[in-house]
Amino acid sequence: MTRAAVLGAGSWGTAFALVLADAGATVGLWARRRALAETMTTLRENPDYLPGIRLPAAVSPTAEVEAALAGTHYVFLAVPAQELRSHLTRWAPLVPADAVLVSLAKGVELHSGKRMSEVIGEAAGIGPERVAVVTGPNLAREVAERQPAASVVASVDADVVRRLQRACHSPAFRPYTNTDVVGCELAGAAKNVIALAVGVAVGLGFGDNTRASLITRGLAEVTRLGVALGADPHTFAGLAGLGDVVATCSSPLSRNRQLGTALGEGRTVAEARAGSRQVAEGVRTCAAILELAGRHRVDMPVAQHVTQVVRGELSPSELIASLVSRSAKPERHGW
Ligand SMILES: NC(=O)c1ccc[n+]([C@@H]2O[C@H](COP(=O)([O-])OP(=O)(O)OC[C@H]3O[C@@H](n4cnc5c(N)ncnc54)[C@H](O)[C@@H]3O)[C@@H](O)[C@H]2O)c1
Ligand SMILES: O=P(O)(O)OC[C@H](O)CO
Repeated sequence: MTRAAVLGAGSWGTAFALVLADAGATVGLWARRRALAETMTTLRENPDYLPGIRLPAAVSPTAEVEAALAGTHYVFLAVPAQELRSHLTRWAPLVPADAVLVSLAKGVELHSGKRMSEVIGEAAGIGPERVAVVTGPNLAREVAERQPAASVVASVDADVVRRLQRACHSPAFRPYTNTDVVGCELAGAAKNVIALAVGVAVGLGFGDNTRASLITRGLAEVTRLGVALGADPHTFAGLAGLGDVVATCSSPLSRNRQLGTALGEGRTVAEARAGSRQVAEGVRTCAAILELAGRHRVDMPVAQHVTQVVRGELSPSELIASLVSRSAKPERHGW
């Protein structure tokens, strides 16, 4: 019997706990707020993030991270990307010595430019063979409703990734293995930035031509960055890249697309975030990806323009106008 911990009881942490339970694991689901852990234990649902979705008996909510981690084979990290290092540094001494640590977060760490798997390795003091990521077209609500979905499980260690694939393969959730961790993580993080741009277009009233153009050019630039970092370009045409960009940019469920839409409609980031308990990772990851691109001398105009809009340096309408008025180029330049 696989025993797993999911650390972070937001939308995705809770939904992935269901995936693991449906795949036959027992799951300790850690919630940052004790009140939420207690409510989930009595109500058998997460009213703050996934109301109406019943928690299976195999999922045990707790506010005690020790209880969630005890005896686990896998530790799934479902806190926001920019909070991962601080939390995992505290949790590391409590993680079982042979557990595999799996990132469910989609982001690049600000200032360090590190991917989540790199942050995990540093914070937990473990090698890449004990680190994996799950990333793909996985809007939490639809996954929690057991709508069919595919995803990617990635690790440098092929055996680890096959075992992880088995641990999270449920009747409705179909994981594919990939050993290109760099490409999978960059794709998963960058799609949130592309979704902000598409949201801006939606908020400005632009239609599918504009959105499709932003998606395609956004994928082209993150592929350039990925290749510069040693990723397989094909990864960006797969579930972690194209698949997730299509899901995220098409769905009103996407927090990143929602926030971009609010910006396009004239609200500020603060106004768009007000009242929400949820995270739109692209808001902070855009600058992190731009810093990374600068270090590797990769041109990423979508990420650059999104970062300028988030910082209030460029208006949403200027984002579109500026991207369209860039100098003419071959479609495939730089990779
Ligand atoms: N929601 C989805 O559909 C989805 C799907 C796939 C991946 N993800 C990724 O999963 C990760 C977790 O996001 P989510 O969607 O589950 O969360 P969420 O947006 O639903 O809720 C925010 C979560 O972050 C926690 N949080 C807020 N501030 C915190 C802090 N300072 N320290 C620790 N925790 C804090 C909250 O307690 C809550 O658990 C993100 O990187 C996200 O991109 C989300
Ligand atoms: O709501 P978003 O924009 O964080 O996207 C959710 C998932 O990452 C979609 O795969």
